[in-house]
Amino acid sequence: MTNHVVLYEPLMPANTGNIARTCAGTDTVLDLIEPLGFSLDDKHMKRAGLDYWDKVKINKHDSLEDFLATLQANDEMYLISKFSSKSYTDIEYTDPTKNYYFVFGKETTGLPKTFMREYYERNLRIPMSDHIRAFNLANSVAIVLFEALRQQGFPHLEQSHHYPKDKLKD
Ligand SMILES: C[S@@+](CC[C@H](N)C(=O)[O-])C[C@H]1O[C@@H](n2cnc3c(N)ncnc32)[C@H](O)[C@@H]1O
Repeated sequence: MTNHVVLYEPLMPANTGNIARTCAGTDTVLDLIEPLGFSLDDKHMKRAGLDYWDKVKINKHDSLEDFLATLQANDEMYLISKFSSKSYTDIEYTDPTKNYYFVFGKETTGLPKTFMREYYERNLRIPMSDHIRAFNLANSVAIVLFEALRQQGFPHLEQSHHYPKDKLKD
């Protein structure tokens, strides 16, 4: 089982840098669908991702169609969209034979309407108030990814760590 975060045409380098850091910390693959609004050498993106870049497995795809063509029959794809009325918490992400793909839209216009309609049943909403238009992209990724990881028992992740200078114990 592998979790994938898929970013559709991300525009803001700091968001992708933050998401790359989250992927590095959770053994999650990052799939980037072009065009990107920045270069992978962008200093804001590098800074947001700190020195974790070599810890992230990144797949780049020339287009949404190219990305979809890489999916295998047993892969599970979900589109993360505020337009759905099904919550991301209503799904079980625990089948060990499957890879889970969570597709997020671009910061300005989200996911393409035709794509969302084609996979209507696979759209999932993060509940929110009507005080804002949407959550920040990097926060949306963390919210959904950690629900999947929680259900999966945080596979391969350390539940505790020995720190030489432990602020709880020293
Ligand atoms: C800043 S939002 C884009 C807002 C855009 N106006 C739209 O129509 O979706 C960037 C991405 O974050 C995710 N997102 C933000 N808020 C969300 C919510 N409440 N439910 C599900 N996804 C959300 C979606 O993947 C969205 O495409």
